[in-house]
Parts: sequence; C-alpha cells; structure tokens
Amino acid sequence: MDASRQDTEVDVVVIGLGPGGEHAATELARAGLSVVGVDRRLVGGECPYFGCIPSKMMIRAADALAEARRVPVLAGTSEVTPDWTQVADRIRAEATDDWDDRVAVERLEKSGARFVRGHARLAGPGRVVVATDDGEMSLSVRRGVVLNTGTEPAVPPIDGLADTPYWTNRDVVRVRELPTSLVVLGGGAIGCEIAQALSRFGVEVTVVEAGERILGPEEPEASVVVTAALEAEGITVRAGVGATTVAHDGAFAIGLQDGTSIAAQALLVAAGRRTNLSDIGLDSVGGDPSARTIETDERMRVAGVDGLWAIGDITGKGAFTHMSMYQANVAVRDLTGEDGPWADYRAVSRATFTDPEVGSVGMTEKQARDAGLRVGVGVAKLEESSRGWLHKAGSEGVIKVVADLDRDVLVGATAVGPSGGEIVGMLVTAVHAEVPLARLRTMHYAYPTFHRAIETALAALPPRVV
Ligand SMILES: Cc1cc2nc3c(=O)[nH]c(=O)nc-3n(C[C@H](O)[C@H](O)[C@H](O)COP(=O)(O)OP(=O)(O)OC[C@H]3O[C@@H](n4cnc5c(N)ncnc54)[C@H](O)[C@@H]3O)c2cc1C
Ligand SMILES: NC(=O)c1ccc[n+]([C@@H]2O[C@H](COP(=O)([O-])OP(=O)(O)OC[C@H]3O[C@@H](n4cnc5c(N)ncnc54)[C@H](O)[C@@H]3O)[C@@H](O)[C@H]2O)c1
Repeated sequence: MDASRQDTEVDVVVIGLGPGGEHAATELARAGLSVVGVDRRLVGGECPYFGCIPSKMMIRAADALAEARRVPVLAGTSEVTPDWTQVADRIRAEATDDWDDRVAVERLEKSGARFVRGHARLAGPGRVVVATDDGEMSLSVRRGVVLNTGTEPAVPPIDGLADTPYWTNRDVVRVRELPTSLVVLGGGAIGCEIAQALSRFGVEVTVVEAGERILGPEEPEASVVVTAALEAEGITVRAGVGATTVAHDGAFAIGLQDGTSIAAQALLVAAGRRTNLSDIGLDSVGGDPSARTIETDERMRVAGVDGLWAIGDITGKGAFTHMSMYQANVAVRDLTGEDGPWADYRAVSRATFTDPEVGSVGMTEKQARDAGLRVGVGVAKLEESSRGWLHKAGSEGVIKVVADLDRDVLVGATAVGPSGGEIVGMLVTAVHAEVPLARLRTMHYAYPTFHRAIETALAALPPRVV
C-alpha cells in the first residue's frame, strides 16, 4: 500500500515514544483526543530496552555478588561464582522481550491511540510526515504536536574510534559473553554504573574520564567517595585525561593524552548523549535544527512555535525517565485544558546506582554560589553514624546539605551511601516544599537509620544570617 495518499486529521501527534511520549499519547487518548504516536524504533524508548531497566538488572545482580563478598567481614565465609548468563537471560526474558515492543504497542493501542512505526518530521505548522516501510503518511494536526525524540549515544571524534567495534549502551545490554577486560570511555552515570557492574562479574575495568573527576555534575564529595569505592574493588579510574586515539586489532589499544596506552578486549563509549533534533523538520516551523536542546516554557510549549510541545531529554532539564514522565504530565494538562500545575525545576532529583549510590536533589554547592545565594553547607560522614558503624562493610558515604541562609531553607542535598537514592527522598520533600531549617532540625529521625545522618549534616550548617 502506498501510504502517501493518506492525509489523516488528528488532534495530537506524539513524535518519539520514549517514557514521556508513550505516557502522553496514552493519557491524551484516554482523555478522548484522537492521537497518533510515532516511533521509528521501540515504543518506550531508551529506558526499558537499552537504559535504566537492563542496566539496573545488571546492577542488582552485581550488588548481590558484592554483598556476598562482604560476608567474611561480618558473618563467616562465602564463595561467590558469578554467572553472567542469568543476567543476560533476565534482560531478554523480563526486561526487553528480546527487544520486541509488542506488549507496549498493544498497551498504547488499548488506550485508544494509533501507533505508527516510522521516522516522523514536522512539515510546516500543523503537519507531520511519517516515513514508514509502506511509504509516506501525512498527518494534519488540529491541536498540537508533542516532540519526545530523545537521544542517541554521542561518539566523540577520537582518531580511529569510528572504525572499531566499540560498544555503546545499546550493545552492552545485549552482551552474552563478558570480555576479560574493558575500557569505559566516560565516567558519567552510565560509565560508572556499568563499570562497577561488569567489574563485579570479574571483568578488568578501566574508566577513562576527560574531566577532572568522575560524576562531574555531582558534588565533589560524591566523586571522592565513588572513586575510592571503585578503586577499592580493583577498577582503575583515570580522570583528567582524555583518549586521543583508538585502534583495534583483535584487541583495543586506547591512547591517552598523557602518552600512555591501555589495552582491553572491549571498549564501551559512555561519553554523553546527542539529542535527536537535527532530522525532525524543526526548520519547517521556524525552529533551529542545529540546537542541542529545545527551549520550552512552563507548560512545555516550544518557545516561539504555536502548537508544538517538547518533553524529555531534548528539553535539557535533566536526562531522566522521571523528568520525561513529569514533563509529559505537564504537557497533557495543557493540551487537555487543565489549569496547571506547570513545570517547576527547583527540586529535580536523581540517583546514580553505583555502590555507594548517589542520590541528589536541587542545586549543588557550586550552583547555589553561582546563583548568588548566601550559601551554608553541612556535611556528615555516613560511616561515622551509628548505622554506618553497625553496617561496617560498604558503609562509606556522605550526606551534604546546601542551604540558602537568607531564606533558611535547603536548596540542594546529596546522599551518598547504601540506598543513597532512597535516603535523599526526604530531602527532595524538604527542597520542594521549602521546609524551614528550624523544622528539619527539630523533627524525629529514627535510630539507627542512615537517614539520621541528615540531622548531623543539618547541625553542621552555619547559623542563619539575619
Ligand atoms: C544506560 C542508561 C541508563 C540510564 N539509567 C537511568 C536511570 O537509572 N534513571 C533515569 O531516570 N534515567 C536513566 N537513563 C536516562 C533515560 O533512559 C532517559 O532519560 C529516558 O529514556 C527519557 O528519554 P526521552 O523520553 O527523552 O526519550 P528516549 O527514551 O530517548 O526515546 C525517544 C524515542 O524517540 C524515537 N525517535 C527519535 N526521533 C524520532 C523520529 N524522528 N520519529 C520517530 N521516532 C523518533 C526514538 O526511536 C526513541 O524511541 C539512562 C539512560 C541510559 C542510556
Ligand atoms: N541513574 C541515572 O539516573 C542515569 C544512569 C545513566 C544515565 N543517565 C542519564 O543519561 C545521560 C547520559 O549519561 P552518560 O554517562 O553517557 O553521560 P554524561 O554526560 O553524564 O557523562 C559523560 C562523561 O563522559 C566524559 N567524556 C566525554 N567525552 C570524553 C572523552 N572523549 N574521553 C573521556 N571522557 C569523555 C564527560 O566528561 C562526562 O563525564 C546522563 O545525563 C544521565 O542523565 C541517568
């Protein structure tokens, strides 16, 4: 069938069905709008098939190994024999259906939305063209287009790299046989999480980070603790040095800026993401196809373009699944005529699932100082808390709170340690709801919990400036 003759009229087209796009299409259809959702790959996007879910399955398994290896410190002896087959099988069977999105497509269609697989692009105001296997489909849009086109792995222009069989996150989640050695290029969230998981399965891992420290966007205290933890497990962390050459001749040889070279059986490129904005026809509506991110207002409307919304990683507000879903809800409220609440980014939270885990919310100390706030900082070491001392093996961590001393509220916080991403939860509430410091200092903190160290960090804050 030649689909080019079709010219379907719909209320909303969602281009890209990452977590936010899938959610928005579903909710808009449930609200009674006629919706077409388009994806050129898999419904659900990066998170369920190549990102959060398979990587966290690796991490869950790797953490079980690490915990078993801690038995000799606390409870006797243990013998651990890692088997990657279980992880590879679980990723196929439980997470990705072997990278088949049939269930997600059915779920979407059940909501009343129509799904089209193909590459979509804007073709002027109120018009979307989709290139499908059956030809071109033209859609005329009454209410609006929601962009949720997400990202691709960014591959740095390193001499020789493009010609080698390097991995990105999309390859490593499919690995059935682990290599004996691995270089991870990039010490961000992806690099650190995967490096530690594979190392715990016996792979010899080196992390190469061009920036001065791994987990650069987090507080420096978090980088210090995580670097020490990775190194204690035998991972080599080479921070402050970029790769200049890559060659492959059976094995990889990675040349670094300082003249040294690392040999490894596999190479994972985890050097950031490239947003999918260049090939979606932004110029046809007056947008900039060369932009790295797309500017949106508090309702997720694209600045300066009528009838266009954008959500998810492409908005540059935090490349997280929960951000994509949050923004989807905002866009749905706007498209269905609700009166907010609109997007608020004061208390964006995130968790990096290394062990120790890094949970954080709001501003770092540097961001708060750069914003001109009168900043106070309180720090407590987790291993010095009662729970940390009891926990013993694997108790390293830190709680850091960042206060605006003029307003007497927290504007940011970081919890590094066992379950750091869970501990930070109460601090997310404190930042979001602007709970006065006096209240936080005088509430109950159960003994002996990890979160009780928050009370110690708060006590270390300087007094309010009046
Ligand atoms: C290894 C890894 C681990 C991660 N772990 C976490 C985590 O633990 N927690 C967390 O919150 N986040 C995590 N993330 C980030 C998370 O995956 C993303 O933030 C999340 O997927 C949201 O992305 P998105 O909604 O912007 O779109 P994406 O998930 O990137 O999806 C975009 C979709 O748009 C489609 N598309 C693009 N262009 C077009 C077009 N022109 N036409 C049709 N379709 C198109 C793509 O095929 C894709 O399906 C991780 C990412 C990676 C890579
Ligand atoms: N737990 C989570 O929430 C989670 C987990 C993984 C990914 N993510 C999201 O996915 C996004 C992408 O993750 P990422 O880790 O790829 O990106 P990132 O931008 O966080 O980190 C990439 C790192 O690679 C380094 N780098 C860049 N070029 C390099 C080079 N040539 N040599 C050496 N180092 C180089 C950068 O300095 C940076 O530290 C993140 O922004 C994050 O929001 C979230």
